[in-house]
Amino acid sequence: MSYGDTTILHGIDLDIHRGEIFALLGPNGAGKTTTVEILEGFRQCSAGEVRVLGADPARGDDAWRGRIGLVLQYWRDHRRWQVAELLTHFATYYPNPRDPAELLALVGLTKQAGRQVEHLSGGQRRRLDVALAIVGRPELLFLDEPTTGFDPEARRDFHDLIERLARDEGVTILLTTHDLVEAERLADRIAMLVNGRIGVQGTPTELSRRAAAQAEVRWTAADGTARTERTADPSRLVWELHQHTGGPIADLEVRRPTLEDTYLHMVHREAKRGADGAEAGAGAPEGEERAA
Ligand SMILES: Nc1ncnc2c1ncn2[C@@H]1O[C@H](COP(=O)(O)OP(=O)(O)OP(=O)(O)O)[C@@H](O)[C@H]1O
Repeated sequence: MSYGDTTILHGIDLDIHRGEIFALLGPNGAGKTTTVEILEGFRQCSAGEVRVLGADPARGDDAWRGRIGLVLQYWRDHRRWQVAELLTHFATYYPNPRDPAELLALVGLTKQAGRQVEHLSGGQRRRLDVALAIVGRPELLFLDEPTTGFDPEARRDFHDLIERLARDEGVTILLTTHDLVEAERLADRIAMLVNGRIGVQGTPTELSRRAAAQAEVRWTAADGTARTERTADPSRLVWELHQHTGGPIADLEVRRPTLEDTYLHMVHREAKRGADGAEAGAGAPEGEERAA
C-alpha cells in the first residue's frame, strides 16, 4: 500500500480464521488502520491480493457489506439523535438485526437510551460504536482501538462482550489495540506490525516466549542486596536458593517474559534498524526473531 511515493505497507501476509479473535498490534503510524481500512473496503490497496469473506473488499456489494460489522465515522454527524433512536434507525439497514433494547443492555447503555448522542461521555460513545457495529449480527467484526477512553469496568464489560460474540456466536473479530493486556486476554492470535511489516505473529503464549527464553528471578540476599538472575530453569534456581538459605527467600519474584517484552524488543529492534539505515524488517523477520 502506497500513498503517492510513500510505501506504507510492505507486503502484509496474513490469514485470519473464521471464529477467531485476531489482534493487530503496533506503534503509532505502523499501518494498522490502513490495513483495516483495506480489509473493510474503504481503501484500495496499490498491489497484492485481499480476500474477505470470499470477496475482494474493494468490490464488496451490499450483501457482502451486510455480513461485516465496523465502526463508522459518519454516524457521529447524528449528534442530536437519541441513542435508542439511532440504534433503531441503523437496525433497519439489516435483514436480521438485533433488538435495539437488548443491544443497549448488552453494551451497558440502557440508562442512556433517551440521551442525545452529543451528551454521551467518550467511553459511552465507544460503547455505542460497538453497538452500531454489531446491530446487524455481523459474521466478521472490525474494531479499531475499541477501548480507548474506557474505564477499567467498562473495559472488562467490553472484553466479556467480545468473548461472548466470538465464543457463543462464532463472530470473527479483527481488533487493533495499543493495550497489550487486552490483546493477551482476548486474542487467539496476534500480529505485530512495525513500519508497515509484520514482525511476528502467533498465539499470545508463543509471542511471549519469543522475547527471551529466560525467566527473571529476583530476591533479596541475606546481606540485604537486591539480586536478579536470568535463567531458563527458574524452579531449579529457586530450589538452590532455598537449599542455600535454609529458609524463606526474601522478596522472591519469578517473572516470565511477557507479551510486552516481545513487543518492546521488536519495536526497539526496528527503530535501531531504521537508525542504522538498514531496510527495516527485510529478509526473514520470523527466523531472526527466533535467533534473537
Ligand atoms: N491518506 C493518507 N495519505 C498519506 N499518508 C497516510 C494517509 N493515511 C495514513 N497515512 C500514513 O500511513 C502511515 C500508517 O498510518 P495508520 O493510520 O495506518 O497507522 P496506525 O498503525 O493505525 O497508527 P495509530 O496507532 O496512530 O492509529 C502513517 O505514517 C500515516 O501518516
